Amino acid sequence: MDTLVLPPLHTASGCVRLPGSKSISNRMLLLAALAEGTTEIHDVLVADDTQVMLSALQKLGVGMTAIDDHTWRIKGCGGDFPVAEADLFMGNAGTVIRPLTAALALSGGHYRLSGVPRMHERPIGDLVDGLRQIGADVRYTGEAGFPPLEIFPVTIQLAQPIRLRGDVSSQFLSALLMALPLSGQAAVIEITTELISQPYVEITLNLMARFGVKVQREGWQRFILLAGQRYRSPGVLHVEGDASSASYFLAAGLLGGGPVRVEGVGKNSIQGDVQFAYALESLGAHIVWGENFIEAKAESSAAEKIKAFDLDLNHIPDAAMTLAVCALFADGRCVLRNIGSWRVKETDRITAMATELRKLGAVVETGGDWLAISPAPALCLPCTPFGAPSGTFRRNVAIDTYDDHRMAMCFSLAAFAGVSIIINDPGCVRKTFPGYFAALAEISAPVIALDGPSASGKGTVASMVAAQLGYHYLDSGALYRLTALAALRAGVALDDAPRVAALAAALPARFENGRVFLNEDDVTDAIRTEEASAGASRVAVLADVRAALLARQRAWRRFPGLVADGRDMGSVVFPSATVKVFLTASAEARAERRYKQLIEKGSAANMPALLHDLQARDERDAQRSEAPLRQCEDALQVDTTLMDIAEAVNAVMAIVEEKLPDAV
Ligand SMILES: Nc1ncnc2c1ncn2[C@@H]1O[C@H](COP(=O)(O)OP(=O)(O)O)[C@@H](O)[C@H]1O
Ligand SMILES: Nc1ccn([C@@H]2O[C@H](COP(=O)(O)OP(=O)(O)O)[C@@H](O)[C@H]2O)c(=O)n1
Repeated sequence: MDTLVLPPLHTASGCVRLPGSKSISNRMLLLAALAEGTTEIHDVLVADDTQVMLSALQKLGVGMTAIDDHTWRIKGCGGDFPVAEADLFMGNAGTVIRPLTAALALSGGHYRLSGVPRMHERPIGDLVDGLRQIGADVRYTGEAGFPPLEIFPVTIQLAQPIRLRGDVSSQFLSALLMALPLSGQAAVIEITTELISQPYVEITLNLMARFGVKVQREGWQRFILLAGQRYRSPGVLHVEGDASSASYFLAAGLLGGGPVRVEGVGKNSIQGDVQFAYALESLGAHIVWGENFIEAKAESSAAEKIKAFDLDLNHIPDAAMTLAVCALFADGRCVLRNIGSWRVKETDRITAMATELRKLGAVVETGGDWLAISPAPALCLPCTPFGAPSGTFRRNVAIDTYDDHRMAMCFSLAAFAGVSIIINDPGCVRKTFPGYFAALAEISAPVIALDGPSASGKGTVASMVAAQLGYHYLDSGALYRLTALAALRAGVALDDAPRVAALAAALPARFENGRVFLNEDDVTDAIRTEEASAGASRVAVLADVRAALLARQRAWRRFPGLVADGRDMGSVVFPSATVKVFLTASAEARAERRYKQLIEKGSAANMPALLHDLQARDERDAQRSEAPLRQCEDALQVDTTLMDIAEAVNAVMAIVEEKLPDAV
């Protein structure tokens, strides 16, 4: 089995662009297929659960064109699926099997729906009962009440209200609501129990309205659809970022100090899970709401634990899992109430959560629909961004994930206790967020930033420190050198900001085993010529070029950590770096190093000319307005004038040992 070892995490800050919402993507795809007209949907989530929906619709003969990875053009079939008989595989996607069962039951075809073994343990009986009341012929081919299912053509009769339970999954109601307009008849649904997860039903109603179908709602008990309503394409739609996925990063903003910003959801989101931010506020987070972002940070920088909580979380069952892991950091017993739906999700999440939290040392009590978590006294830690020791929180615990993406994602936050955590089968996040761990690393993986002037030894020291720690190594100067080389080769003037920036943005660069490639061309030596060096410092003054290279540099921040060298690693690219070192040496010592380097390579070298070039480049780097070379206030200086390489490495390692003791 694959495992991922997460390093101890201490701080989190930065910005995450969220993947598209699963709930919205799958609803929009289905409604577009059921509508008249063509719909273009942008920012569709690319993950297992949306792939299940796309494959099913494709198999049903719906006309679909991928414009790019995240954009689909769907030619609606008005509910008449061109393929009237099919076997459809539903994976473990609840947001696919429930609505498709209802839509297909009303569509007049013959279909078989099955999924992975866990899908065959997830109830669907209430929905089938609802459909049978209107004459649908849906049969169980395995155990009664559960998939797999077989659907036969019938005539639908909507004379009586449909009576439906709402206390197992709100998806049954959403599924019926989305399917009923296909009958063209008036319909009434009466909910016979408490309706759980109401915000998800609101998403359904909101999206149906965008496709032209209005539902009248009397409280959460009665839903009325007037006769003759049909879905009509609204044209172009955009999927919001996934609010459930946002919860991990917002929680990281609290546990790791923050601020952490998630982009793609905001104050006008139609997803109920944005309300997670209010829950987090009650734990001590400071939240900022924007039009298209939410930001979280720890309220205070004084050492303190997060506040214990006792919350009814019925409205945010998915994001609530994130709170269960936050409870490890609380100052007392935390209770999560009204979360019975956890029992029938990807796994029995109440049992799974309790089992894994106990492995970390927490005392956990469970009930039918609740969970209480008391961090063991040793677990009651001050928040780690404030320098607290990691106490006796159990380290290197292997967390089982039960093929449940949310188990993997929320337990990654336990690493903020300052201990390493092992995530078993981390690939299960592909269900909704294939890039999750890369995104988490970009805001939280430890960074050692080494800045300084040319030939101070940054590259040599940084790569050796990275090798000792097993960290990744970013030579940011190489990106500026590559940009200059690409411009020189393309005949683009080095001061032509828009064109050089365009080259930087699309740089086909690869770093492999210490070699640097532009496309297939090994340019390791070509970027080190004096022409490329001077060119690099010329393109580096251009703000557009620096902006174009920013995201590319930040993407190097990966687990278990990164050593980055350059001019602005600590000031601009990784301002939250845990270790910041300013490496320097006298101009004469540096010129002499370059001289030796060139002679060793067999190149011609002239000491006075080298010293002059080096000083000119230092001057340009220090005087430019964009990210000038200078020592950050929070950087420690290491002057290597009188040090050899080993001494310089030791000097930096001593700083790392002090600031990042668990890395060494
Ligand atoms: N402390 C040092 N003492 C002597 N030579 C050094 C030292 N640090 C680096 N060098 C040598 O100086 C040259 C330039 O070092 P490099 O790491 O490329 O500097 P930078 O990345 O800061 O430009 C290399 O040949 C390297 O081996
Ligand atoms: N983070 C960085 C790294 C390099 N650079 C620019 O890119 C040039 C080459 O960087 P480098 O680190 O490879 O240069 P050396 O220090 O090896 O001489 C520098 O002179 C800077 O002008 C930058 O502006 N910002």
